[in-house]
Amino acid sequence: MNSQSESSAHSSQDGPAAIEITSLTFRWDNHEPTISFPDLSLPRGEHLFLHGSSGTGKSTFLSLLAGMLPPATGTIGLLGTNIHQLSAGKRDRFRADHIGVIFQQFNLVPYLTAEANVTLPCRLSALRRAATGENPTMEAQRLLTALAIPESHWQRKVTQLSIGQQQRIAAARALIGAPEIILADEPTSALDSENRDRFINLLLAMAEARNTSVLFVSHDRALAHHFHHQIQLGQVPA
Ligand SMILES: Nc1ncnc2c1ncn2[C@@H]1O[C@H](COP(=O)(O)OP(=O)(O)OP(=O)(O)O)[C@@H](O)[C@H]1O
Repeated sequence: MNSQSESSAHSSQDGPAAIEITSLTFRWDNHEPTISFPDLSLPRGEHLFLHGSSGTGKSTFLSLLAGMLPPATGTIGLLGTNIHQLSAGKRDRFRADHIGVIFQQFNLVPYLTAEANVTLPCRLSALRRAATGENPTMEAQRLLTALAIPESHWQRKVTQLSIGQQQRIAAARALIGAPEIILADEPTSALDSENRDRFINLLLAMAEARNTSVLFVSHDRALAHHFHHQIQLGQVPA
């Protein structure tokens, strides 16, 4: 991490950074102020906590990183690739191959079972399917077990599961096929503090085992101690 972050000491690794941000700005439209984002460089396998009060641009930042919004200025490098120089099709492929996402509302497919939601990224990416040893179902079941989803729930539709269970399904879906980067947007906002801490510990331990970098966004600074690094987004634009 660079000097703009408040980071703890942690070994960095060779090779391109998981996430490299330079001079990044974004503007929703001509009536909205420009949002500026801090430069950062997150090494592979390390975990970053991004906090900031409501309206500072946390969700916008994640959408830029996921390649869903184009920057006004600056560059976003993911694993050494400038994602906004890719064609739309290649950017979609890059996202499917290398990024797991956990959104606030989880974005699970309501008519699919828990297990089918978890294996979905392997249907969209041959790379992630290959990373499961060509057996996404077995890997999904391993993840569901590790995340304490009882076997009796694996074939249930996700709408028949509790919010906490749905959240863990979303985490398993992000982790399957060991993507290099996980982007998580306030995925713990519906949980009490005990379950929240348990979920984050579990997510980070599983990410650690896969050398996956996690960028976790929240307004709740009390979660920062779980992560190698933390960074704060600035003021709400006037
Ligand atoms: N679709 C949009 N169109 C126009 N402006 C938007 C849009 N989405 C967000 N904004 C504006 O961009 C700024 C940043 O919003 P963003 O949702 O990224 O903040 P946030 O830090 O994630 O907020 P919260 O913690 O409340 O979710 C805000 O001023 C918001 O009003």
